[in-house]
Amino acid sequence: MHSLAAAKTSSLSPYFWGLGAFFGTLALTLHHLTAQALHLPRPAVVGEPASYHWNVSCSKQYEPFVRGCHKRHKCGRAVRDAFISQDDVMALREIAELGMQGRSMLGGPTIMDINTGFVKDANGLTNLYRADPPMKFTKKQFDLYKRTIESIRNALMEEFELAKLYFTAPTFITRIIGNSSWTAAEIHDEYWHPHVDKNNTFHYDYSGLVYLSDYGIDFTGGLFAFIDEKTNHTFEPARGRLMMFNSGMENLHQVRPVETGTRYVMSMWFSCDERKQFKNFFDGKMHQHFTRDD
Ligand SMILES: O=C(O)CCC(=O)C(=O)O
Ligand SMILES: [Fe+2]
Repeated sequence: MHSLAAAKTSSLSPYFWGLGAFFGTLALTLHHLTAQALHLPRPAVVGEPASYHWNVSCSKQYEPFVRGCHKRHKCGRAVRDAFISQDDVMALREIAELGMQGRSMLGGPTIMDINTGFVKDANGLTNLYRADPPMKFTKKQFDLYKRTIESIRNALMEEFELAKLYFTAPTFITRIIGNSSWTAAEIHDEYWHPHVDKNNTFHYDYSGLVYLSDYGIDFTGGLFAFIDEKTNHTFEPARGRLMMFNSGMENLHQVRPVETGTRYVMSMWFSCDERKQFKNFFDGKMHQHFTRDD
């Protein structure tokens, strides 16, 4: 009995050792693979409509859970290149420049929301539609802005297989000017901090960013990075590139400091909460209320 057990053990042990070594190597490989940082460069061919999708485990932040919009198991990140045309990129940049004219060019961020009219930089907060004379965007400009938002909403619904999704507020175009001698006067200007969008604004469920400038050409620094447990994944902003992700804790991220040049991004957020739907007004008036609050 004893010897049989010993014989069994000795004949099985090479098998177990082999299995152990196999799974050990597999675990190491998987660890290596998951720990390996992804870096997505600017598209090699401008205008090429490439797309990428990564799955991540959903956080448990999506309460109250909205069926057809929130997901328990399918959270992720996605990128689409050449999502908007180079002409639309230029026209959106023109909107940003018009709204931000006269604002600080010394460095740091300026944010503008053409829906509410607010513009904010280190010098303070003003409203485009309350200025004298009030800022007037053309119908063509408002239509482009609306169309871009609607196409981001549709792309998110397609990418994450959603039955409903509402455009919400606040949303911005952000211009960041890189200047090594600039220092932030207040914490709000320190745009590089790792953050979770939903922790800043609870009704945000999906984030959609359209880049309006090219990393390495229009500016240096300013990479976008997802910060995961084992590693960071970096993405080079590129004109017309759309970045989409769930806004919760599964997607902790940061914008790295812009070193030189000017970086533009249109940042839009979408909610599963119908009460937080922001009507896509864009009529040159100052709107501050969610549709249901009006
Ligand atoms: O500009 C970017 O790449 C990201 C901006 C961002 O994370 C935010 O506005 O919450
Ligand atoms: Fe963010």
